Amino acid sequence: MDVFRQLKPYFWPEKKLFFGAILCLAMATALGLVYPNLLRYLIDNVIAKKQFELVPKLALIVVVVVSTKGIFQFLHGLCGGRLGNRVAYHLRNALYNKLQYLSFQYYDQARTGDLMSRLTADLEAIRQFIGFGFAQLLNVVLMLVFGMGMMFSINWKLALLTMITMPFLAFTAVRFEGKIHPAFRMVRQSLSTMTTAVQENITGVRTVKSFAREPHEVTKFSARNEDYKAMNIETSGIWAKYFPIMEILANLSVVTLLGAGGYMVIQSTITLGELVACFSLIWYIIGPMWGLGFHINNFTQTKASGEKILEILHQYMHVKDQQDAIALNNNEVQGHVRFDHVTFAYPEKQPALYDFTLDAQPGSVIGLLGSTGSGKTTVISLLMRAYNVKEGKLELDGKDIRSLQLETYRNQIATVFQETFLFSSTIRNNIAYGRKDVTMEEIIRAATLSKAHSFIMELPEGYDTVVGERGLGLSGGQKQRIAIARALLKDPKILVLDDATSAVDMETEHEIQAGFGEVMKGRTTFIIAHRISSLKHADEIIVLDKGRIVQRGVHQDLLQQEGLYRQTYLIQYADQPPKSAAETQAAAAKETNSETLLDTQLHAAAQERRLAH
Ligand SMILES: Nc1ncnc2c1ncn2[C@@H]1O[C@H](COP(=O)(O)OP(=O)(O)OP(=O)(O)O)[C@@H](O)[C@H]1O
Repeated sequence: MDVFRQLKPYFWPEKKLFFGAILCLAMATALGLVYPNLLRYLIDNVIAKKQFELVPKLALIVVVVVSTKGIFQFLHGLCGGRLGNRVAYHLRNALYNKLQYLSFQYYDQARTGDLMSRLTADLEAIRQFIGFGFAQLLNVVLMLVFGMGMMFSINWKLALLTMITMPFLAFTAVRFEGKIHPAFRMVRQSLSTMTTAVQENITGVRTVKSFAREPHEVTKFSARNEDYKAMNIETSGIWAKYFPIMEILANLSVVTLLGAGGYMVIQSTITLGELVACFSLIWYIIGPMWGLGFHINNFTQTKASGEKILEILHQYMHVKDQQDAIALNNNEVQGHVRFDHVTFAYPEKQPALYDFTLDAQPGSVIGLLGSTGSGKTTVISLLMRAYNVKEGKLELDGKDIRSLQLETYRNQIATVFQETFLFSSTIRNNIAYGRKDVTMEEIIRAATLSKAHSFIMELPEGYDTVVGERGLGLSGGQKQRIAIARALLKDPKILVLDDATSAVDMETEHEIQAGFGEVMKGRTTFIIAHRISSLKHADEIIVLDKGRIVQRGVHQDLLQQEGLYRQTYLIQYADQPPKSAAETQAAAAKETNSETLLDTQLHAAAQERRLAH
């Protein structure tokens, strides 16, 4: 019941409907009790006493009772339907809301298929139970109480005899509940594992096909399907074992009633009408007992579903606003970012970043270079406050970012991720995603700067072209350019380019960077890149290796030093393994000579920034 107590905030606001549904069902049940009494009256007072003139009156009473019962059943359906759907609506909103604010740490481990099954199948189970199941369960109790009460009032001895098997029935039902609940939980878990497999397969269909791994996927799915089947068979095994026992026990009480009741009628201890009334009432007791299995099953399933939904709703939010969080004013933010001896480890892992220190002045450009897994993206994740910094400090304009309001803080940052995600909507909406009020001119300007405008105009419907799920139908470079336009349009104080130009050719990268030169003015920019060409104009380049800063400085200085930067440079520009500083200088000279006009412009902009600082 704890699950339902915790779900109370979602159904309690609809308590009028909740009680309305219960009351209407109780009324319909109570009216049902009129039949056995009518039967008794018909046999004992009308047929036995030959008062046939009472038949039309009795018939009229039946019509009135049936109609009133029908009205109450209709009202029960109406209230239950509304109640279930409203509760599901509140819960769906709460779940979606929670999912929006759950931290990156949660999503690092969450499985989409599992989340989807909680949002659909589990929510549906709750909708059904709160709307109808709960009232029906209560109704079972009412039927038992009313039915037994009436039987005892007719003849307590006969009632007592008939009830002999009922404790065994109740015992079996409780045992059944104890077995079926864990079994249902396993079924649900197995279903969500299977759903995850399907969802991952659909998302990764290109990878599957390119590796010709269809048979492997089929086998993988079959194993999960097998598991789901086994769980269901096990559950139905429990059902098959207990249900007949309950049925036999229930029918034994009918036999007892007819045997003992018949004897009593012969002995004239009770009238025939009373026996017929009891025979009719026993179904009032057996009916709910038979249905007990179904109701218990429904109840336990809903409990399991409720647990899964509550698990999301109670999920700890690792990153959230402090009580007195400071709201940032867009016009006052400078963009001064400071990492102060930050050491960070992902849960249950070795640190991904050791003693990271950086002072990025407003408007400066910081380049991050390093081999894969060296911690570059981690720096950006911490900057975005995807994870909380526990060792060391991260400040924006001198304020610890943990003291800032998350929404207003993240509003200062626009990130172009390594993997571009586009929503299945128009290109226009995708570019405008980060902003509420935006004009078409602004969208076109951002797209022009990111070199996306010309290819967008070549599409049949231009900016109104609907891109498929995750941008299907566009090339990697095209998607990246749209993502860059989206970031530029946000007009952020801090711009993060996480390998943002990796999917475009060198020429386009140069062009985009020239655009950046313009938009980077006045913004603190972090560039992660594997290509030296993307970083060389940065005010400070930080070279990371296994989470530690191994080199830092400007391009020219780093070229003079032995180390990872020069090695990377030589591999990229001289197309040969690193040899000596003299050779590096020669290669640098060669590169300088071949610098394009755009490079010269960017170089000048960097110099200007340095002088300004
Ligand atoms: N969400 C995460 N959960 C756990 N560990 C992670 C997570 N993200 C990164 N790591 C680990 O942290 C280390 C640094 O990863 P990070 O993504 O910062 O490297 P990177 O330099 O950006 O690499 P790449 O150039 O390949 O993107 C790696 O060992 C990686 O396995």
